[in-house]
Amino acid sequence: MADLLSVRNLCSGYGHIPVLHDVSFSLPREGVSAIIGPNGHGKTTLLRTLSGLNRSWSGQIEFDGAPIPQSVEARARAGLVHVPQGDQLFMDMTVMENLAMGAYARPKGYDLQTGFAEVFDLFPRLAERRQQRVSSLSGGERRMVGIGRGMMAGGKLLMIDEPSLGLAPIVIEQVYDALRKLASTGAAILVVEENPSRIETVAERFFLMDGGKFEWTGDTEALRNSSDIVATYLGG
Ligand SMILES: Nc1ncnc2c1ncn2[C@@H]1O[C@H](COP(=O)(O)OP(=O)(O)OP(=O)(O)O)[C@@H](O)[C@H]1O
Repeated sequence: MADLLSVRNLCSGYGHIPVLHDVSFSLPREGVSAIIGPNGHGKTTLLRTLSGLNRSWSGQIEFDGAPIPQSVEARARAGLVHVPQGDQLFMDMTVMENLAMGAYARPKGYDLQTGFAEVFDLFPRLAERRQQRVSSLSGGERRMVGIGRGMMAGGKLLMIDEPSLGLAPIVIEQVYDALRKLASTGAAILVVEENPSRIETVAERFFLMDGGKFEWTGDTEALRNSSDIVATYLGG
């Protein structure tokens, strides 16, 4: 089957400063892939360029067998869903209201209850807090709302920027367990994660970004056998 996402020679940056240099990769229609690598080397910029929040300078992106549409909204409607770093939730709104916002690109008549049920199945803790304002949730619960809001879009690829950011190790485990469970239903997920040891047992393919390029790509076994690569780029 054709790849879900195919990126060729993608370049992007800020102002006149280039960040991404000829990034090429592809993703299949299922499973968890991870972009790993040190901070400040372009992982977030890549996700933002894929979702259309940043303009691509050159290169091609194909999604679901067709050239990707231009606007952020059209990309979301095509099924490319971006869960940004830092959650970016509506703090004065409840859990359910935040989740409902994620379904904005769904066709008219979509029954929100179906989406809520999927999210609450994955994150039962959110079901208990469904009427609570997001401002009163813990950091881990907010992260769950952010991922749940992305799920509500019903996309074909869920791109999640650093789901572990700022969370305690035990909460990181809970979030990654949920992503594992979501992937087992056949979802395609692309995660940005600085620390490969956190994602090693969740993802099945890894792209190591350094200096705005992929310096190494491999599966879980290759990653485990590449301690030299990890030490060189990630310091341990
Ligand atoms: N809005 C912006 N304006 C100008 N430069 C930016 C902007 N956002 C990011 N950059 C620069 O682009 C480069 C790549 O940043 P990016 O956030 O993509 O890296 P990253 O690998 O995701 O790191 P982190 O995990 O810390 O976000 C960095 O040099 C950063 O300073």
